[in-house]
Amino acid sequence: MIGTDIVRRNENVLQVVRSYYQLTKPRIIPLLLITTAASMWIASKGEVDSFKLFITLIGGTLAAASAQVMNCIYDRDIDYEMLRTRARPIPSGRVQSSHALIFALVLAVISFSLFLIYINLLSGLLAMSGIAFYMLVYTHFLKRNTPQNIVIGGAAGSIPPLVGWAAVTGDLSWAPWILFAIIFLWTPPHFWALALMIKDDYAQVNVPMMPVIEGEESTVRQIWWYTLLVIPCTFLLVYPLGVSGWLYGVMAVLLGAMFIKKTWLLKQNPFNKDMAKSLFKFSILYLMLLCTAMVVDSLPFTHQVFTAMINFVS
Ligand code: HEM
Ligand SMILES: CC(C)=CCC/C(C)=C/CC/C(C)=C/COP(=O)(O)OP(=O)(O)O
Repeated sequence: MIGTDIVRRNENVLQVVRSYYQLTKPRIIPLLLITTAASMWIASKGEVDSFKLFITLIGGTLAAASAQVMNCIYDRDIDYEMLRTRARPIPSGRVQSSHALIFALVLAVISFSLFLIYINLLSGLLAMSGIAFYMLVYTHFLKRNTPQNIVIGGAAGSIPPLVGWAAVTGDLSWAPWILFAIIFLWTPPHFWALALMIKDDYAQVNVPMMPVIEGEESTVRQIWWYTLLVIPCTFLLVYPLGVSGWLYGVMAVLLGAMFIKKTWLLKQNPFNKDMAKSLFKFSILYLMLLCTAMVVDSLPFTHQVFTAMINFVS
């Protein structure tokens, strides 16, 4: 009897932990961290301090998690109405909003303290501005009021590379702002491709996402223009900034060509949900591989190989 009680209590504890974990929308966080890490690698010219990297990624995780928990509290009404989000911990009644709020605040306080104690004030303030922007500007003011919600709100998701750069250098120069711009311009193709697939969900709860308000053809046309803008922006790290080299440049061209192809296909078939899904998935792979290329390109080893190849050829 006592044994069964212990097993049941352990299951309950696990259930609670799982619910709080789900509140943080954990599947999105790794890509946010990849953009932070790529920025840190470029800022430190491939020789990033591992302790600083570790603390920044933990602090970034906690800040992003806090932002997502606050979003889950604010959006609990529409999350309950939509099939895709109904099983989230608050609408399904597994976590109370007041408890979630305490959790979000604790995550934010720990995140800011880690940045302040081990890194610097600027990176901590930037991480907190990410939470504030996502909550106040995106979730409160824009999400339910304008189809431009994710264009402006996308600035929140573009802050992590600023955090990473500030963590390494203590300030911000042109390069981190270009990284910011890359993610800012990448966000509309990323999100609208998904919004094309789940348009009816958003329409049902009156959230004015672009496909709901302007329809598929207009949305796809806008995805096309943002894709054409983001690709040249990725080249700016090579020229004129010169913070990334040939390896990254080649990857940026190849990935850019694939991005254009996917978007072009969707532009020809704006109502094709499979193509929208394919673009959405590719958008994630695109940013992941672009950031990986930034990291590999920044490593001293890559420069040594490149120099050896040049010497061999000449
Ligand atoms: C305002 C900006 C953004 C909006 C509105 C947005 C919205 C979304 C939504 C609604 C999903 C589906 C999640 C779900 O089914 O629960 C999603 C998935 C995803 N987003 Fe975004 N996103 C934004 C920016 C970003 C940024 C900046 C990143 C990372 C750099 C990112 C990375 C991801 C990833 C990796 C997934 C896939 C998660 C999975 O595997 O299910 N998103 N996004
Ligand atoms: C530096 C720092 C802390 C940055 C945090 C920025 C951040 C949390 C970006 C994530 C953007 C995102 C995935 C939004 C989901 O939209 P939604 O909530 O409208 O999606 P839903 O329809 O699934 O609820």
